[in-house]
Amino acid sequence: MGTTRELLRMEAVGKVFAGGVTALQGMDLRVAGGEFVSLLGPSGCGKSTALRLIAGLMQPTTGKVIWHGDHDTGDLGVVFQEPTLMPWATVEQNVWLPLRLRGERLTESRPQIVQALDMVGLGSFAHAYPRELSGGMKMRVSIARALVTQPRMILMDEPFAALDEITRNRMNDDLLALRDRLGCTVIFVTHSVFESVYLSDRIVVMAPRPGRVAEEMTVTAPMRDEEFRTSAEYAAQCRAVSAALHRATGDA
Ligand SMILES: Nc1ncnc2c1ncn2[C@@H]1O[C@H](COP(=O)(O)OP(=O)(O)OP(=O)(O)O)[C@@H](O)[C@H]1O
Repeated sequence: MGTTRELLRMEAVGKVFAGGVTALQGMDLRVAGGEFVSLLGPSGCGKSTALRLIAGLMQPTTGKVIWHGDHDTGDLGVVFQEPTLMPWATVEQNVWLPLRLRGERLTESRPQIVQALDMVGLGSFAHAYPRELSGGMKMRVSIARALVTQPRMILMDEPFAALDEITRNRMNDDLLALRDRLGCTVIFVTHSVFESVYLSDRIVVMAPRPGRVAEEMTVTAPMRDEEFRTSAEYAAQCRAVSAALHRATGDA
């Protein structure tokens, strides 16, 4: 963690979907290695589209997504809002999926699967089925699946939006601990001002119609813990980000 070398750059990226919706226009973004960057904006401002373009799941209509250094898909882990687990497969088999797609057998993959499950606190649930798990546990499995290839960057699209507040706060803390341990870069999509301020080094506030970057804000926090979550400093930064969001949506 803590490097400042640029890892990824979006340059004047535009995306027009078939049917004519301009989801993004002239989007510029730079992400440095080890950074935790949140994309924050109202529904429909193109956050998920930006994430999918970064993931290489779709191509921009205009502009470029530039990766520095060697880069392949194993360098990226992606977590979506829904855990998207295979219900007929065990936790272990679900986490194995990215390795299986690379042609690796379950027996060979087991040490990596055990490590990924241990990292999300589900070491003893390898043989459970998704239906036996709570919402938070399913999301942990989804995170373990994204981590199993030991990616340099994790892309997360509102992963905790469906969870209750206590579980969500706990998952936020666990995610920060994981990020510290792995030193990976995170790009995190959220609607939540509170979540973005708690988690991020930098918040990219997006404006809608067409989607683009409106403002960027750096978060300062001595530690990310319960003391920070209840501090005047946290509340002040939430207010500033909230005001930026109102400016971006045009209702300041
Ligand atoms: N595959 C698609 N085909 C056509 N239009 C699309 C497609 N995907 C997204 N859009 C449109 O592009 C715009 C941006 O969508 P996107 O999902 O990126 O926004 P978002 O900020 O992530 O929204 P939300 O927070 O609601 O998930 C929206 O108007 C959406 O309807």
